[in-house]
Amino acid sequence: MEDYDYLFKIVLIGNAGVGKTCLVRRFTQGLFPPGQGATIGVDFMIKTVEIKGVKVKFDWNIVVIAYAFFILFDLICSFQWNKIDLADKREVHRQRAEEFAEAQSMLYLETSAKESDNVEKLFLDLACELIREAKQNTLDNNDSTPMPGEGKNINYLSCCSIN
Ligand SMILES: Nc1nc2c(ncn2[C@@H]2O[C@H](COP(=O)(O)OP(=O)(O)OP(=O)(O)O)[C@@H](O)[C@H]2O)c(=O)[nH]1
Repeated sequence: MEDYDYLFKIVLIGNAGVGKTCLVRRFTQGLFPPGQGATIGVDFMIKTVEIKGVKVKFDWNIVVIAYAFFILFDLICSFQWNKIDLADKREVHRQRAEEFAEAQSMLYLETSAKESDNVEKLFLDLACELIREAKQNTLDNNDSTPMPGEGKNINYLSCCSIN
């Protein structure tokens, strides 16, 4: 029997090389892997965290292409995904990204897997939001107890700021 209160399955999608694997490795392992190889198809990672006494297990699927709950792009990448690895070459302006996220009813946060900026915040905020939604779902469905992690999907638009 696994020891957690909620199991949340997180899907990250984004073009090859935007930093999906590094972001999750930073959170799960606390490191920024040098020479991170390209993901072939789908990668899986897990981590359990405790938030105010509630144990949350994250189960990530990292998908190189296609459908999504969580979209990652990098700031030096334009929306056409042209990567230039210099901070002063930033092409995606925060305001534009925020407006896009808001129009899609998504949360937005800029992170750096390399510097560990906002990585914990990203996933812990996400966990809090998912717990809130799961609890709300329980209240809305008094006579049917939801499965752990069952509830509304949370969409998150994130990008790694390059340092
Ligand atoms: N400077 C900087 N580089 C980063 C950051 N995150 C990832 N990178 C680099 O970007 C490259 C791609 O990172 P990955 O995490 O493998 O990207 P991915 O999106 O998982 O790529 P695929 O597996 O091909 O889909 C690597 O060379 C990383 O070192 C970051 O926050 N800052």
